[in-house]
Amino acid sequence: MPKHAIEANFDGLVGPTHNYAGLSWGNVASKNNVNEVSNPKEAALQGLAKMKKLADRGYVQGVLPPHERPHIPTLKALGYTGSDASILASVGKENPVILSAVASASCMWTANAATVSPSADTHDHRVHFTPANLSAKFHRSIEHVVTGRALKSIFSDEAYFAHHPALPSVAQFGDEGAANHTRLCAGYGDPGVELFVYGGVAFDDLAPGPRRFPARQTLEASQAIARLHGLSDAHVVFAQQNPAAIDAGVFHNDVIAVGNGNVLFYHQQAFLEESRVLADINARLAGVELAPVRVPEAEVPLQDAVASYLFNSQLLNGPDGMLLAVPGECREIASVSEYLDRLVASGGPIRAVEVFDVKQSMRNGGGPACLRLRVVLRDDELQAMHHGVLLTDALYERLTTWVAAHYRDRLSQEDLADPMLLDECRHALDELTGILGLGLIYDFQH
Ligand SMILES: N=C(N)NCCC[C@H](NC(=O)CCC(=O)O)C(=O)O
Repeated sequence: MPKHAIEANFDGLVGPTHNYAGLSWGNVASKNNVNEVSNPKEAALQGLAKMKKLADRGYVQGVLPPHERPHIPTLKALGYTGSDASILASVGKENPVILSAVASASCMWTANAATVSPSADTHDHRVHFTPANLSAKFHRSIEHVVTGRALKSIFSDEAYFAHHPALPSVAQFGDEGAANHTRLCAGYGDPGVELFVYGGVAFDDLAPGPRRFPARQTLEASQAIARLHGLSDAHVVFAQQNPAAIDAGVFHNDVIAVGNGNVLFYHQQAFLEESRVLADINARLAGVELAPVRVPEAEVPLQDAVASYLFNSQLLNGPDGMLLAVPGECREIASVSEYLDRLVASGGPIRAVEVFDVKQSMRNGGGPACLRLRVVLRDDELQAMHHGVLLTDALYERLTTWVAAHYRDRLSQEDLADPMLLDECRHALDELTGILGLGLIYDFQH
């Protein structure tokens, strides 16, 4: 008899160094907004407002903390020496791109924090976590250590939760976490089908792949995660992303598809072998039929999907059918806005659309779905996790006050070398670990 379970969403709290450095080749928004002046305070408040709205609707909403940035230990590992201030001055002068990379607040996109398999799917009936190595981008490859510490601190009871280290940090095992992983199921507590979507095959020179932009996730990485999490072959599907979509700016699968329950909402161009993928999911799905919601190119051209981030939406169970939580940009692009109106009127599984303003994050290519990590939890697992990170009215008030006290409202690339910014960041994070009750997770606290 399957136990009752819910889906909790853990959003990344945007860090005090949120900036536009153009670090992600293949991510169109990141490149288009390079050198813009960012507003970290507004970014963090936009993220918190999204979390609050969803928590108010009854969804279990958690918070994952930002990381220490600029990350001085990485700069030391790259040969910079001296005081923190002199390290920042040298790298800012000699290698501003490296400074931007170690200052990025990119851990806010927690869809890339880890891959999570619910206990109903795993061999030992524990929830399994593997932080993503994010080896495709230097600025993101330094995230997994602190991500792993935060996840271990929140989900610490080994009777319920299993933590694996990130995969080897090389391109062949490039792993982008939940952004390339979707779970289809009848109820959350039932065994589901875990759909792993990869961009390329590392050890097969003849396999198809994108030509213009990099494929960040490999089949080999996806297979390794499935093995580590003890998923049975009968409940796993591997699917290749359409290389043409990657070349059009779909750097993660969650920019072109999102699933929830038995619904897979996706663009016609998402998968290389669309009908095989659907058939494989259907063959493995127990107790329910897959309900594909396929968006044709004729209704929403791929480039509009990428520009609006239509598919980077949160698809959530509602009291009355599913809710699609979309970024504001979806209402600014006519083809997408009109499509959404037709979708809701169609009588299909998606019954409502709600718009969220996450513009600060969107300018770096991060929509509502990038900002959250989904963790399916049975009632006893929810009880067993650390509750200090779950958003209540009081925590929301506490965090908005904390942001107001510590964050700047403008940040340029030049500001990243300012030693005061590092101090502000450490000070803020030290207080935050206290607010969230996380213990000492940062290098500067050790
Ligand atoms: N689709 C999901 N799940 N996540 C979006 C991640 C956006 C992130 N952008 C950046 O890292 C840009 C940072 C900069 O350019 O300053 C990335 O490309 O990895």
